[in-house]
Amino acid sequence: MPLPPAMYMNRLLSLKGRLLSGLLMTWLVVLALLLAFGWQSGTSLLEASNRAHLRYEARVIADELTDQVETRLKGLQRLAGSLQAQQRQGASRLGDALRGNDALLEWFDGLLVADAEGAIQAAWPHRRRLQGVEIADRDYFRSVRAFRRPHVSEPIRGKASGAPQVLFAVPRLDEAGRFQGLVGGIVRLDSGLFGRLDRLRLGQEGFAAVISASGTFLSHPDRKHIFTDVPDAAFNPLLDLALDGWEGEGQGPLLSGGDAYHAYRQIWPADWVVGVALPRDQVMAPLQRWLERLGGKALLVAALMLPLTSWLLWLALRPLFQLERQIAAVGEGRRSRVALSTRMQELRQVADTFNRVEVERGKALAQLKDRQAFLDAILASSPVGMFVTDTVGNIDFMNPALVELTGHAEAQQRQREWLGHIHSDDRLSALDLWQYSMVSGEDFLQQFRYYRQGGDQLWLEVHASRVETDGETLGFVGTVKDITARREEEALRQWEAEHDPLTGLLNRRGFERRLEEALADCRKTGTSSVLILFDLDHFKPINDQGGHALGDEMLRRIARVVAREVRQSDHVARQGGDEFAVLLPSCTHAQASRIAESLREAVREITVSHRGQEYRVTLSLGVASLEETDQRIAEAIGRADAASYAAKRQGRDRVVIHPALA
Ligand SMILES: Nc1nc2c(ncn2[C@@H]2O[C@H](COP(=O)(O)OP(=O)(O)OP(=O)(O)O)[C@@H](O)[C@H]2O)c(=O)[nH]1
Repeated sequence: MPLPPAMYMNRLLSLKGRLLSGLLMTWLVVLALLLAFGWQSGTSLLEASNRAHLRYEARVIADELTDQVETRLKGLQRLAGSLQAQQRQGASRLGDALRGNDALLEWFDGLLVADAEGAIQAAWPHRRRLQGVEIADRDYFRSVRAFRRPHVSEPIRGKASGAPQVLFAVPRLDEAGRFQGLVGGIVRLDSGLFGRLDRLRLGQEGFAAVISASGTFLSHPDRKHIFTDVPDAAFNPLLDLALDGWEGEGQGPLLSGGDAYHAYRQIWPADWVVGVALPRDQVMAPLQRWLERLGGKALLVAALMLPLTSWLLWLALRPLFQLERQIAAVGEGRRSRVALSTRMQELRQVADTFNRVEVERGKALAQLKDRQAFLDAILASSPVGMFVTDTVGNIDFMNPALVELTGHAEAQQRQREWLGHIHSDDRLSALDLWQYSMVSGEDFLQQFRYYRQGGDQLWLEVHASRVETDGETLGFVGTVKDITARREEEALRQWEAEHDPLTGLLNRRGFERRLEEALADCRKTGTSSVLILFDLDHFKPINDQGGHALGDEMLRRIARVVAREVRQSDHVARQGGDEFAVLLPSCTHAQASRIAESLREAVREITVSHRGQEYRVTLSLGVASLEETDQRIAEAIGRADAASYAAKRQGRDRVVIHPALA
């Protein structure tokens, strides 16, 4: 089954993989260097040997052509000497003399004799075509006449035949050394002189060419170049040098394209240059083939070596793998130490160091375990609830006291779980402070209501601090106190401070605080609130005749009835003795009158009895509103009090509205 790419990558990056890749890379680099070195050396060798070969070939060809040119010129000189005797006997005798030298036609394609003015006097074998043709305008004629030395012409087109040719010319001189004309031998460029060169082959594509000093091809294996000029000097500087008389070897381009090694030699008697060329591709081809074969074999060897190298590496690394397995076993607790049987000094040192570190680690772990046992005991026996959270606020640990307190058996809770147990009114502020503490690192100290398992509500005080080591936050530890009793006691004290213990209604202090609030609201928003003050009529006889307890009972009943008659949001108070007060926030005057009246009627229905005697009381009620202009509540109380007093004066059991309200 094929391995997934990640596994291949893991294998490649393993120690064995890296070593194997390294060896392979080294082998490839060595191979590349060997091939490069082989190419370099082979190129130098081939270049040197081929240059030597070309030098030799060029010299042989040049020597042979020089020999042939000299032989031909000598032949013509001999003919010129023999023609001197027949000169006086006329052109017909000259023609005969030429005909008598047929042997020269082995070397020349034609012979001619010209007089001192450049008129052809006799020719053979093209007697008729050349007879009388003027050659005085030809360079070779001028040169022979001027220097009176043998001369080989530049390539020319024959005046009679029109064929490309060169003319070998020697002067005809009389006894006094005066110029009498010349004897010329015509050599056609497509004739035998260069025939051997056409057939010459150096390797598969090497060849030789002959060029005149003026740069015209006399011989070239590609016939279309014959009688054409060589390219300009920039094309092949070596050839340009050779045309100026230089001899030597070098590298240059070919007319057919590509690069080649060239060798040049001079044929001095004819002022010609022999060039021998060998294309570089042809020279390098064997080396290239050899290197390709060598490279292929080396790669094959590398491929075959791969499994062997892999196996050898496995053998070499086996102790390391053994060490790795043993370390894993120590880590998993399956063995206590590593024990290697290897002669590798370094690995033995690693194993020894590991064993030493492992012993120290064991000691440290034992110490930690002891300390942990102490800590666990402290946490377990602590009556204070304790917890540990991670850095994001999830509880990792709760001690038994906290589990007992909250009733949540699971000692680990995610943040949203423990937040969910907090009273909804307190949850948001607790969360805000908790998040602030986590960000800022400041202690978390908060009291909130908390629902323990089963639904009972507790008041908890939680104090948590951040735990850090080396600047890194590990989490939070905290303590939890049950402050339910304290909070209830405080609440009771708060209630008692503002309530009348006999009736459970607000007392004067509690009532006045609410009255202050209502006045502030009135002054701020203009909301009208109404104050009712009333006093019991003829209460004293109940006390006097029925006793204080009966009076208390009457007060309690009145309190219940009054509280029932008003809205939940209204405030009812016993101001002291038999005086009561009602605050009706956001109440109209008409509503207030109706309420006062209903109170009067309800209370008069209350009866208490003692020894068969029924007792009732009535109310004298005074109604006044809170005014925006009131600076203090005493002003409103004064108005209501005055109205109540007026009700009392007017005969009791009635409601009097303060004039300001009426
Ligand atoms: N049982 C009882 N009586 C109280 C309490 N506080 C005050 N009293 C009595 O309430 C009575 C109030 O006196 P008054 O207002 O003069 O008596 P009254 O008979 O209602 O007189 P008028 O208001 O003029 O009708 C007194 O007898 C007080 O002793 C209390 O807490 N319990």
